[in-house]
Amino acid sequence: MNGAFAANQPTDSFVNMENLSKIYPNGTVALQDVNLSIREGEFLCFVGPSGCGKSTIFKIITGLSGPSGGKLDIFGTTPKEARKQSHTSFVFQDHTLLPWSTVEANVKLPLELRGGISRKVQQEEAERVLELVGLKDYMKVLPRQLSGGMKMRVSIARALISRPKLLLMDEPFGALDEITRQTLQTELLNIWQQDKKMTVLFVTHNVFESVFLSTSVVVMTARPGKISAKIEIPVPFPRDEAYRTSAQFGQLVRDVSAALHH
Ligand SMILES: Nc1ncnc2c1ncn2[C@@H]1O[C@H](COP(=O)(O)OP(=O)(O)OP(=O)(O)O)[C@@H](O)[C@H]1O
Repeated sequence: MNGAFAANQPTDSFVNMENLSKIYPNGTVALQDVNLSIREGEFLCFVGPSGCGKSTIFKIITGLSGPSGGKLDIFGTTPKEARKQSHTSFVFQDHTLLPWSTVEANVKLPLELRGGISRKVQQEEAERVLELVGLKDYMKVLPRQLSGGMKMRVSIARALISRPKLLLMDEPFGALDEITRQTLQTELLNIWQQDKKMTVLFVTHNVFESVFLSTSVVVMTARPGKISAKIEIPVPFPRDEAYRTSAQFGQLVRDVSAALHH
């Protein structure tokens, strides 16, 4: 393992799920006995069939929904408190940008909503995150003038503006064409590499994507939703195009696929 990989090596255990369960009022057991310990700086991909509870886990982590049983500790506090302190941010498949607001205004929105942050700081932070996603020249543009990939970059910039400790991404690249998707995967890894402490939880239906991006792949099964395997991806960063076509990549894809169909 090289130095770059070591720099992003997880350090502390900072999200802990213990026997987490979720039963919806209609009786659906969405999660049963989910145990997962996530360390700071990890990049975890969640894969599993539709309905295995991936979104439910995300809702619980963000405090939007409470568990029916078990314990969830998120950097020493409750999910609701972590959200209040803007420690968690989301990116969804749908970019959810306000169509009538410029890129700049869309990106500043989380800081504006939080309140108490000067215009100067908002401006500096907007420039910082738009630079990170390569869109600094598009600040005054409206979302409709952007391609799908660019809209997703804006959505990522908006999530990063609050400097989250935990970034939750629910199939963010699912609607993009393959070339754009691969470009954004590489860009996302570069951004993550720059912030050694940011932990990323990323839902995808794409096994290739999970093996390219993550430090570990969490494989889930449905009815009831459970974690069936956690597969480490022991490949150094930065990961380049040669990795995508390597024998090691192919083997890891086969390992994850086998766990998925087990
Ligand atoms: N509010 C709800 N009330 C009742 N059942 C629900 C509710 N939300 C989700 N479910 C059920 O809980 C299970 C897990 O759903 P969840 O959306 O977490 O799965 P998922 O893995 O994210 O699915 P997908 O990959 O299709 O997005 C499913 O069977 C779903 O139908």
